Amino acid sequence: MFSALLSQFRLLDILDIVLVSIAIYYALVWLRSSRAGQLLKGFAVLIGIFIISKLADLYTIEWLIGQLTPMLATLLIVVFQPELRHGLEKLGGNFFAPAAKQTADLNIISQIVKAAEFLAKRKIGALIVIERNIGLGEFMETGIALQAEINADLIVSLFHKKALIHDGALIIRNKKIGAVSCMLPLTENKNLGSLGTRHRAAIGLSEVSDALIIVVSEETGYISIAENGQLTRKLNLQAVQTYLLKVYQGELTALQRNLKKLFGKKPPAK
Ligand SMILES: Nc1ncnc2c1ncn2[C@@H]1O[C@H](COP(=O)(O)OP(=O)(O)OP(=O)(O)O)[C@@H](O)[C@H]1O
Repeated sequence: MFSALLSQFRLLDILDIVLVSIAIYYALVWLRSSRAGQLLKGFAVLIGIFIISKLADLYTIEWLIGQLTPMLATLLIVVFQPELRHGLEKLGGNFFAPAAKQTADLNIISQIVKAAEFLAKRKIGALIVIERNIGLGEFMETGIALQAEINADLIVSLFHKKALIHDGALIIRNKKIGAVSCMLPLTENKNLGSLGTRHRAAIGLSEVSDALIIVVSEETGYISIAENGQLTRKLNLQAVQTYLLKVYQGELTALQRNLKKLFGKKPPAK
């Protein structure tokens, strides 16, 4: 029987299996990083009720769920519109972007690290976002546009408590400070303990984009980095530099980043 099966096996079947596996892999990554996991539990309950009502001949419940199903499909598209959009953007980015192969710019990296060191030592809260393949235009529009060279002193000044524009995030685009005072989306993750809004905004943006976000805590002076929905806390300057090298050299491929997200650790509570 096995040899009969083998004789019918075509090369195209391998492609078929590979494509389905990739689709399942991305669906799992998406489920883990979005609100879909929670919603799926709700659906599982509904399907459970539907099966029970069918088995027990509870016609009214069965009829009601049957009527609601088309509405739920529309509702799903509306509720997950941001995720679907970002998912498609990611797909386009992964296939068509030049794999984030940016030339390593050691000066930019050293300016950002220098700024993070200064801010952390003096406990000046900061959110520094580095845009990658997914455009952050909608978040930049919430702040003040700039076209400034990346310079440690400038970054520190922009986050200085006396600066009127110190609130919100600074976004780096194309090796320039593109905007400051930007509002980022807060994560809806309920398992973050007492983590404040600055850190939640960093995680939130990393869930809907491929940006790297550096957070300096005003309370503790700790430096953290959010990437792919994960927050890594209490980083030393060497670690920050390593993350930045990865961004500017495009060292991690999209697949590696997603694998890290799928099997990576949950962010620790504050
Ligand atoms: N959605 C957001 N987008 C960008 N920045 C935000 C957002 N929400 C809050 N912030 C920034 O975070 C600051 C408040 O930080 P908060 O103390 O609530 O968070 P935290 O994570 O505990 O940070 P810290 O450890 O620095 O105190 C705000 O003043 C603002 O600058």
